[in-house]
Amino acid sequence: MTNTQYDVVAIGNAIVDILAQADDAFLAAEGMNKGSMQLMFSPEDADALYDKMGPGREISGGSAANTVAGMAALGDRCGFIGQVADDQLGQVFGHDIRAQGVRFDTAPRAGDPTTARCLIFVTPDGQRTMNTFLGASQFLPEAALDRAMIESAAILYLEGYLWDPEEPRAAMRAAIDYARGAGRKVAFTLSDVFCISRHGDDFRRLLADGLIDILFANENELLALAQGEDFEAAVSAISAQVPVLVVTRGEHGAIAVSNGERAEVGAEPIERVVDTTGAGDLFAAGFLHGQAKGQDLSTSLRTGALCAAEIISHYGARPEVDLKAMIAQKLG
Ligand SMILES: OC[C@H]1O[C@H](O)[C@H](O)[C@@H]1O
Repeated sequence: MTNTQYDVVAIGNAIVDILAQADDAFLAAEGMNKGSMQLMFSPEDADALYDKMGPGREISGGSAANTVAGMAALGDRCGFIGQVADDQLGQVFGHDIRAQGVRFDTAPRAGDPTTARCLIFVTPDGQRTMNTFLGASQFLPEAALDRAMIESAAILYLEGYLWDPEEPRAAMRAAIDYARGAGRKVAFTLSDVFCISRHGDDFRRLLADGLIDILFANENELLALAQGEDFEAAVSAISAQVPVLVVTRGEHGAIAVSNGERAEVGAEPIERVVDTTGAGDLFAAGFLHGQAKGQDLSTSLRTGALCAAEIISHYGARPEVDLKAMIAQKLG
């Protein structure tokens, strides 16, 4: 196997988030399922919902993009592949991810639709409820893959959200072949229960075919994938099919299981949960950073917990502190 030029290359939705405060009554009136992500299928729907938002904060997002931005902030070598449009939000997304130190070369797509945006309503308890207009991101073609970059990354990281639209799904399947052909690892995040309701059979097949090396899930996603209701039974069933399983459990911390070894970490205490957007993404950043550095499961989990704690202490899913210095100070 040749040397790597990247620790992680991710493929994901290229999204700019717009975050605003809202209360539970607003979510109920709009028929939103608190804590979930739902898709908006037309720009008109996105505009109509935006009109109802309070004052917003625009911050680049996208699940896998947040993860590589976090890893770059930890000092890792990262690349990102995702589709923006040739418009202002696309420029903002590209600027932010490159400014964080992530290589991002995917050419913008001309014409409609616009760059993806996610309208995020944050309730006083810090919970985030997301409404995504996927725009250009759902048209990521296989031709946009930088094969050499994928083959030279230790880990290819994929987000379940992007399994929904057809073109990126085909691109991700090709990327898995490139990565595995080069002897690299593939990491996958299940993203949301709705992704499993729509594509659970695909995800189970990827595991059965031995194509995933590191799987990230939260508790509900794990249960949906295992098609069961018992957490421990689901952990046993899924961990038997993947070399590394990571399950985040919100305020109850997280577990990782690898080759029969199990490690657990508690959630890092913080003064106030401001906004949970990106908590799982930054947990994945910390965990993958640990794995990239050859650290054990417990240290990788702890790094994930610390990064997640930082991200939920402010609005938005991109780090606001020097994560590398923070981890060095906390873990030595
Ligand atoms: O995981 C959080 C991310 O999911 C959505 O894709 C938003 O862009 C947000 O940044």
